[in-house]
Amino acid sequence: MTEAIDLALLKGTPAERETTSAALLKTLKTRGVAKLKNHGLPDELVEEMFEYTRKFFNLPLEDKMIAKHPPESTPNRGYSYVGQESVSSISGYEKGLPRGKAIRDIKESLDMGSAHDSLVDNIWVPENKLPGFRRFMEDFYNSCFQVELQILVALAKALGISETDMTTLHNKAENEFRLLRYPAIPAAELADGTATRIAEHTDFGTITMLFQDSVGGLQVEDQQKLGTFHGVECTDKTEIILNIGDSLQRLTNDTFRAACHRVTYPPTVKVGSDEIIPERYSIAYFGKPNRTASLFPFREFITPATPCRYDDITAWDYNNLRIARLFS
Ligand SMILES: O=C(O)CCC(=O)C(=O)O
Ligand SMILES: [Fe+2]
Repeated sequence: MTEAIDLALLKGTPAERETTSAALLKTLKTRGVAKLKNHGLPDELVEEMFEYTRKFFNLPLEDKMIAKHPPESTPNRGYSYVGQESVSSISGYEKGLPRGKAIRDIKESLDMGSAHDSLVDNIWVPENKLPGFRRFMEDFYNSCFQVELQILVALAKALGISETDMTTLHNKAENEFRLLRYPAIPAAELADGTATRIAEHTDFGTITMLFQDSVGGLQVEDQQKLGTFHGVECTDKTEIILNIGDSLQRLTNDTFRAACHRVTYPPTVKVGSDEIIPERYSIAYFGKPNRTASLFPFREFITPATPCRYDDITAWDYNNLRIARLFS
């Protein structure tokens, strides 16, 4: 994995801004993911985020179930217990592949959205179960949105499209935010391929900003050698791992390809051994277009050499198509 990109340079000289945007574009197009440092979220804030995440998942199951994710959801909100959601049903969606074989995800998660979402409320555990949690998460959500906008501006610049077009499409912060715990399990449980930590998939939104602890196991498909996955090791858990989602693939008419990723054995554990795979925590912020926005490709990407590949569909309709497959 290449060096982390210094996002503070987006506020530097014009030359620094240009070089940084270009580096982002190149890394995302070739590797599928980019690591970001100096992104503006203080280290202590990210550390606290992991601490709250750990505390949430360490609550008794009956407490977490007070905030239970409904059986179906548009959009995702609340706590999903181990086994409630498996993403293998959406593997290969944008590659046009048929539904893959069913693989169980051994993970639990808490999904949230904007505190000001007009469509749906967040689902919280009562304040006395985890004091300060709700307030912290709502603030963190807003801070991530600011970083998202900065990244979108940089990508627009590198792609040669209007920064305003890009930010206007995302200005409602109709995003999703997910805390994840992969419980400790014997490696043998993953040995026959019917279960994994999170199956191969692409994210639905525009960009995903991910934080992971130091356990490892995240892998991303090489954009130039499809079928080859590279490990994304954690060198510093305050770094953001950035990847492209399906909506940006559509908006850019395949100039960007959504990065397929999965979480499996960490490099320290031998496949099929009798070792225990340690628990792993991660935090994903899914930046998404406004629900009413069209995902029709930006005009700059439709040329005689690159005819339009996608229908005119709103972000909301597209999201629901994907979620329907996830829960069916
Ligand atoms: O846990 C991770 O590192 C990845 C999580 C993920 O890909 C997702 O929730 O969409
Ligand atoms: Fe993902």
